[in-house]
Amino acid sequence: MTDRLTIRRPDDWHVHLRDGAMLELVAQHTARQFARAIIMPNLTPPVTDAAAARAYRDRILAALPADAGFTPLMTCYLTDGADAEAIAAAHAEGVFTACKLYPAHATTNSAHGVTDIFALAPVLERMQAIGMPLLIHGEVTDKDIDIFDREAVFIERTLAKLVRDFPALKIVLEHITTAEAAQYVAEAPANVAATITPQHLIINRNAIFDGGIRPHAYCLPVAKREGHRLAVRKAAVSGSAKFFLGTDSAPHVVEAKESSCGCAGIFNAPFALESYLKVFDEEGALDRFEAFTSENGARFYGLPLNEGTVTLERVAHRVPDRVGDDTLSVVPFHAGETLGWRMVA
Ligand SMILES: NC(=O)N[C@@H](CC(=O)O)C(=O)O
Ligand SMILES: [Zn+2]
Ligand SMILES: [Zn+2]
Repeated sequence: MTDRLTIRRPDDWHVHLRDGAMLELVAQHTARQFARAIIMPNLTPPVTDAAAARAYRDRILAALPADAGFTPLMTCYLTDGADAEAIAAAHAEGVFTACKLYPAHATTNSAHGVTDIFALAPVLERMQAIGMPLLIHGEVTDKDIDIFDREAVFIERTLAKLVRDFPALKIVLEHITTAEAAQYVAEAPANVAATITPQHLIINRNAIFDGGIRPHAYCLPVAKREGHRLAVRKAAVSGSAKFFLGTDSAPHVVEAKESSCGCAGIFNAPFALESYLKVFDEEGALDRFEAFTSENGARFYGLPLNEGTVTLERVAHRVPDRVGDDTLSVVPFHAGETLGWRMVA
């Protein structure tokens, strides 16, 4: 039995670091485990231009020790007014790594999201020409569509057409949750990939209703039935270069989660690698862990692999009930549970 695993330093290709006091609380957890991370732009107001992205990147770096060795990769929140020229210029300067598409009203802070993605054709064409990835929260927002079907319907109605119209555009379908998404991405051309979160590998929708309503198991896209979890797990450990790590760590203060209208989002940053490793271990796929955590994403984005390593050991430890203090407190994924692996260096 393997009890110690050393891998190339990994990257998180989808994380919400928030701002202000929350940023101060959570950034260290991501920076401890990951060399780089794709920073989601859904602040209020969202990060839609280079000046805002530069300022946000500076706030992230200021929230970390000088020797953190962490690189935030910034993203542009697409709106109906997105400008191809400005986005391409910010990409050329190294300010924006990618653009993020939130269908309007699909998820947390997406009120300014895009109402018709095909109206942004000039932006998408430009992104395609310069090799800039489009990151998609892939859910339709039509209230007539059952919430558990919103991802599959998005693939059918929107993603398939995007891939046809922009055949060379790099597209990441973020936080996939369904068998349909896993299959679509696996069969799509090489320029279409997907991120997978720890929670969608570990919980199914029963976790949200386990003996009562469980707000800390609620995120978007919402966890699906067991067959979907198994399909997503299979994709993650398959060894396919199209699937890579993206935690979607999305902290909300405990009061915002435990509410009559609780926010969507799971804060998994403190033990993200341990969560993923539990899955790869259970699936007998330890030999495929490093590609998923530290290679596939970088290669897809066309970025160099990281130098350095991290080491995880097989040691049982209990995940705390809360992270933070009385003024700002977040419930982490796995709160109160015992995990079997721990990052030690
Ligand atoms: N995943 C979530 O449930 N929430 C994210 C937004 C998102 O990634 O959709 C958030 O910002 O809180
Ligand atoms: Zn999302
Ligand atoms: Zn997210």
